[in-house]
Amino acid sequence: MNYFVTGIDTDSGKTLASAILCEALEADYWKPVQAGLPRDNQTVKNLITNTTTEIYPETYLLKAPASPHASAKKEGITIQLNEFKLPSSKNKNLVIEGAGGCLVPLNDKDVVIDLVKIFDAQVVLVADLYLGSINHTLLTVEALQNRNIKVKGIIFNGESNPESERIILLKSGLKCILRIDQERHIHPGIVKQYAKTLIAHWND
Ligand SMILES: Nc1ncnc2c1ncn2[C@@H]1O[C@H](COP(=O)(O)OP(=O)(O)OP(=O)(O)O)[C@@H](O)[C@H]1O
Ligand SMILES: C[C@H](N)[C@H](N)CCCCCC(=O)O
Ligand SMILES: [Mg+2]
Repeated sequence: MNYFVTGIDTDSGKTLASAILCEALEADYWKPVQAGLPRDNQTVKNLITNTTTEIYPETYLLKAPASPHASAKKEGITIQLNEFKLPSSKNKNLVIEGAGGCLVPLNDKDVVIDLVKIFDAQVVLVADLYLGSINHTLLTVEALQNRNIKVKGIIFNGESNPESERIILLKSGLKCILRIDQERHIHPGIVKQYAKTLIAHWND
């Protein structure tokens, strides 16, 4: 299965969630479009400890930490959907991380979640719990549902906010597949611990 990790915004915790998913499922990892440093695939590599996960190179590795369409434009290139070739993964599962939120432009026409259909993936949505995140999460869910994209579930990230979580799950009809606390330091031990929790309920 291919899982596409999107978030309600940039910096929502997609890379951390992707590392946890890779560790839990012994899945391979791919970030098709990277805009700016550090490279998320390097972060994932540093956070996982299983020896099965393979990490594939980006299709577009862009310098500017900006929207991919803008970052590409700066380098005089246009991101083309037909350039994306799904890695031929030996593993059963592949985790694909988007860039920013789901309607972030790749070019003047296509947006990040257009990749979900091409890769025949299920979405894992990462929602961090800042004030304003209820609206951002429900807008994201609406955008996914309008495109008939299957969502495996939501990963809540950051300091717990039970009322926000309750209303998001009620209104979206989605389930929470993991809660990640606000951690003081992100390291492989933390990732392993969340991976165990995630896998214990993966097929619920
Ligand atoms: N639960 C958490 N506890 C502590 N730090 C966190 C937590 N979640 C994310 N972070 C930190 O916040 C920053 C942003 O997280 P992350 O890189 O996973 O976001 P992202 O959604 O992948 O961003 P991008 O759109 O750039 O890919 C990172 O430095 C990460 O280590
Ligand atoms: C640079 C950043 N870390 C991500 N790679 C790209 C975020 C794009 C956000 C675009 C936007 O929604 O305004
Ligand atoms: Mg990331």
